[in-house]
Amino acid sequence: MAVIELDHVTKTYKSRGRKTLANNDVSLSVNEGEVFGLFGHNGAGKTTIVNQLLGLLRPDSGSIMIAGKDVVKEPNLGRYLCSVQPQSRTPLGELTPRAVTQIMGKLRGIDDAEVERRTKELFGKLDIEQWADVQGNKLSGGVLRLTGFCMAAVAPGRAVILDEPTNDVDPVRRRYLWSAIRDLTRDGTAVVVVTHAIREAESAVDTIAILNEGKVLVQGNAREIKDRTAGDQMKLEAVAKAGEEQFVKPEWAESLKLAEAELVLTFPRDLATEALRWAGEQRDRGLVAQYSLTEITLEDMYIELIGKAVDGVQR
Ligand SMILES: Nc1ncnc2c1ncn2[C@@H]1O[C@H](COP(=O)(O)OP(=O)(O)OP(=O)(O)O)[C@@H](O)[C@H]1O
Repeated sequence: MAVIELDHVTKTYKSRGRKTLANNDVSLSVNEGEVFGLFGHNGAGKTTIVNQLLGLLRPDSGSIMIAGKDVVKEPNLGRYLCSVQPQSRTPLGELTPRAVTQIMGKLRGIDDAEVERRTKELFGKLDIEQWADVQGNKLSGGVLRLTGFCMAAVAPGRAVILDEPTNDVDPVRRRYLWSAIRDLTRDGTAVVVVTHAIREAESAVDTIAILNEGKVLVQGNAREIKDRTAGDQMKLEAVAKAGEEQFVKPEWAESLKLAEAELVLTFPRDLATEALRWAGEQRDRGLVAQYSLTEITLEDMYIELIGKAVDGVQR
């Protein structure tokens, strides 16, 4: 069942006589128990969607329903039905992570014992207990960001919206964070993650939408979109030790690109043996250093789709 439904939402900003079409006929749907990745370039319109979900902005046209409630008609319901981690770091001043997380839990209406239990659970899961009682103005950016997540997760609404939750967070705690994000879905909460970290989001999201210039370029199950776009392709990545003139695209390859010493060839999956043999030969000739054969990633697919969209506009 859909928790979030945007139907033909259009939003234009007007400032100093200039109009910016931030969301152009956007329709999106996020189901119960789903982690939904919202991707797009800077200025694609992601935060504008978030602010409309929270009732902080009103669309020019279109409807926004959360858990069956019309948040365009009743904007305050957006903040009640969704808990949010904003893009900006949470400024705590002299308050501690434990204090702000507990305040947020109580504001969202859960009882003291449950607030305490959830706070302990989240801090343990993210391994930030050692900073739980340190004043916010003495904390690192990563811990502040994780505290922002705990504030959104302590008493989740029907949907939790996380705007760039992994920024500033170290690689180990990023893993803990993605696991905590998945935990949120267990009782049916829908989670929307706005992020540029597509590579690491790949294993954590169920469905995605890619925004380009305010429009939805593609939307649906992440795996299916990847299979549709990448087909049965794989890629060979290698560190090039020679210039472009030394590399000629082999006939088994569909593409060969060299940029900043990174050599990437794509090829059909059933030609992996040829690709490996070729890579070994290049290494023996001293033209490449280490190499690896990998699946096409969601990030590769994102770059390809955005590239096609830009080409389409330029043509
Ligand atoms: N208050 C505003 N007034 C005028 N234009 C705005 C305002 N807020 C955003 N915009 C413009 O609307 C467009 C969409 O902005 P938005 O912040 O939604 O993008 P985004 O996808 O969240 O970007 P980022 O990834 O950089 O955070 C951009 O062109 C931006 O410059």
